[in-house]
Amino acid sequence: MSTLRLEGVTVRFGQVTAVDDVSLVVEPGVTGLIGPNGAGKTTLFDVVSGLRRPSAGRVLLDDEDITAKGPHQRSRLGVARTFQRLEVFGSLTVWENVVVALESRRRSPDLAAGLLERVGIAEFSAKQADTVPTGAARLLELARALATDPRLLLLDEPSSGLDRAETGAFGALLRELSAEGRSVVLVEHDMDLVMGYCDTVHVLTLGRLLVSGTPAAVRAHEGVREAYLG
Ligand SMILES: Nc1ncnc2c1ncn2[C@@H]1O[C@H](COP(=O)(O)OP(=O)(O)OP(=O)(O)O)[C@@H](O)[C@H]1O
Repeated sequence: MSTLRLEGVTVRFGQVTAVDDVSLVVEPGVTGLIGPNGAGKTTLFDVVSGLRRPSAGRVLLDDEDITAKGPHQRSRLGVARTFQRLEVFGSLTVWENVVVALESRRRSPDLAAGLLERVGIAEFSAKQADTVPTGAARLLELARALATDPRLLLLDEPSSGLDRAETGAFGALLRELSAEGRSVVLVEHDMDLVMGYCDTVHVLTLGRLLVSGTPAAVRAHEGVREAYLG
């Protein structure tokens, strides 16, 4: 069981405050991070994964202060992430992409087939990664993240490129990962996915945390509607 805690996290880019004094807790389960464009969601992921140091505030994983740790150290502590922009190795096959991720953790390549099966892209195993549909490439990123057996999994717009049936299967997979005790956080614009599968939702607007709660509580919050209408 792993808990992420952000305390007063602020990120400034010159005059712009992209993340403004955000404090929140992520427990095991599926957590949604939503908000209009430019709300600071990706920047917050950068802070959690260690790609960006906050201008102020702390990041704690299971009460350990990891604010000063880099991405590789956090990865070893069980933090994995997928990106909005696809990050797979295009010239390798789908299977090889997962094997590389497994080997980076000294885990057996024999696990690759099961991971591809799990995310639903076994049929593409032998295909070169840059030839598969976008949805499959996103699921490959997820398989690569799962290859590290993460405690905390950060997914940046994972459902883009997935059709309706694939999105349903993806939601079910999120629930499974949560049942294994992992903490899954997704930045996602597909509100059906967020409202249908998350335990908790945090809403950011202009870098600030507007509201946190269950999908029903967040949906009922009048500020959320306002923020979305801009
Ligand atoms: N490297 C940077 N330099 C300067 N400003 C930045 C940088 N990265 C982000 N910003 C600004 O910080 C704010 C938050 O951006 P961020 O990408 O985190 O938002 P987001 O919620 O992920 O948006 P989207 O949904 O469009 O991806 C925006 O105003 C953005 O222009």
